[in-house]
Amino acid sequence: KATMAPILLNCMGNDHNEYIKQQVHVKNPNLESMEEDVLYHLSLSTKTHNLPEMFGDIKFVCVGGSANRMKAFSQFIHQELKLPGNPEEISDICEGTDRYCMYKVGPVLSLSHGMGVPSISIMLHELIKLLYHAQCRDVVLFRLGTSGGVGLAPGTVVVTDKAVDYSFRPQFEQVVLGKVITRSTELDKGVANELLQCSSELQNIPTVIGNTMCTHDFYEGQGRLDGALCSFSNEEKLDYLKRAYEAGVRNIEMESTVFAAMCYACGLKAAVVCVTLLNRFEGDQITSPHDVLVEYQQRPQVLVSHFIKKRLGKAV
Ligand SMILES: O=P(O)(O)O[C@H]1O[C@H](CO)[C@@H](O)[C@H]1O
Ligand SMILES: O=c1cc[nH]c(=O)[nH]1
Repeated sequence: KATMAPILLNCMGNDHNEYIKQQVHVKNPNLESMEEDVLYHLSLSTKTHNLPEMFGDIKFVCVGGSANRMKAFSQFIHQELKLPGNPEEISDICEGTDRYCMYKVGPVLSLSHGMGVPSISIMLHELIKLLYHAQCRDVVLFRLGTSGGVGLAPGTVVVTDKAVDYSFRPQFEQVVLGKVITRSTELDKGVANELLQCSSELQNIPTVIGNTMCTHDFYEGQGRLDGALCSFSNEEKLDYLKRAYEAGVRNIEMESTVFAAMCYACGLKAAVVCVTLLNRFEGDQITSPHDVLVEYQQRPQVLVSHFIKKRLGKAV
């Protein structure tokens, strides 16, 4: 039942505070009185599935835009953690819907979120409720993505310091009942620094910490000259990218601010780890060969897998 409270094994003093801190919080009193919570786009429900039994041991959640990438990541992490069973046989928990895909490999959950803020935000509402209903504790979330680089060599991994909007502000604006609500996009500095440390222990994963700009469009919204519409000059584009660079922006993608804002509001530690596919000062079209792009996309996966293995004491 949605209202079931976790059993407190140790309810004393600081231990209790620590316990509460590590829980997943939902900021919605209405959930308390609901008989059933249907996670419609994940094809799961509190009545039809035993969520604590299915998901209670999750410690790491990795999300990314593409369904194939997140399936490949689940198979990769299965091998990396040396878990029993055939990685080829990992099945999609959300196969009842074609909106998102979800794979569970030991303590790691891998989910796709589609492109853009509305798509990831629907997934995150249901994912965070899932973690809450499952009584998960100590969970870290990662977005493993691709992005356009701002003054970086293609293939560089950017671990986000601040997720910023089109005006380089570290905030996310959501329209609620016709009014704009602004939420903080703070990410976990400790996890970001741990990821940077992990990159120094790996070969061929050039990594920087920098700000990530989140836009609501891939073309005009990211200052591209090659969309079906273009309302500005090359000089105006370069001036915008220069101002972004000066504000600490090192890459541009389309989900980081809402991801950071929702995780922060619900007490979840989170990091955004995106590889750059091109340097936007040098062009707009993504022209690298397919195999090069596939290898670039694997870099955030290799980095986060190393982080997970270290946390689990499985890194060699
Ligand atoms: O590679 P993913 O995770 O989809 O992320 C980036 O790629 C998509 C655009 O091509 C946007 O969703 C952007 O955020
Ligand atoms: O330039 C890019 C590349 C990938 N994803 C984006 O959002 N922008």
